[in-house]
Amino acid sequence: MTDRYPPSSPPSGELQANERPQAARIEALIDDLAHRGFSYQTRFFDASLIDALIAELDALYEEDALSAAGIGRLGEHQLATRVRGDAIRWLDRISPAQRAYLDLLDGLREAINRALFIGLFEFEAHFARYPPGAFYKRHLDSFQGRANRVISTVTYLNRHWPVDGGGEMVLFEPVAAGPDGFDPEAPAREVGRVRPEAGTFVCFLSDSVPHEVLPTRLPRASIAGWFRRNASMGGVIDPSR
Ligand SMILES: O=C(O)CCC(=O)C(=O)O
Ligand SMILES: [Fe+2]
Repeated sequence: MTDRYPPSSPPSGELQANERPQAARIEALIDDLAHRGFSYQTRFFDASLIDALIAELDALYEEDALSAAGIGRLGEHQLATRVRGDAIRWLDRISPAQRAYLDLLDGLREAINRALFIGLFEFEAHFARYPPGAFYKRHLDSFQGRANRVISTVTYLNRHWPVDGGGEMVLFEPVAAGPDGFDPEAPAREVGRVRPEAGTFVCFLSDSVPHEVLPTRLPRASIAGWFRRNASMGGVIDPSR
């Protein structure tokens, strides 16, 4: 499991995956984030890295190394199963593929900080696997006032996702109100719908863009991650999970 992604460059044919150079992809992403609050692009990552991450999540699943996801920091698991049905594993830099992925996201973090003066401090991410029938109801990833998750990211790991595969991520018009103003049941205008195709990357403002995962028909693999602000206060380090 640990050494499937060679640290050397992938064969040049696989680099064709992205038509736009990386700098242009990052520039487009930052522009979207600043103006709309969200961004998504297909084939954002090199195919070889995506393949290595897919193989790693497959192996973790086979080894029974994923655990049921919670909601909130205390992991209220009973409530959680009615809201989300995925199983997760946090990335910990254990493999070349994880290190490559986290290094790329760290570069993105620095680019966003330079362009938008946000002061993103760190990145945390987990693999997620939704079994058939699973979903994640409409939610925000952080709440204003205690918003240490600033920008959410999702990278999809499903090759050849069929049009009727379900499992799309739906993005809704940003809300300004924070915890009291956000009602997950209220009507909301859809602003984007993303198929979880391998290599597609989505990011959005964690405290203002409601989103949901529609029920999936097939097993659905991804990496969800968050750029965080350092929210430690009074010498108490804010726990990340
Ligand atoms: O997998 C996705 O498309 C979104 C997952 C999500 O919203 C989350 O993990 O908070
Ligand atoms: Fe989310």
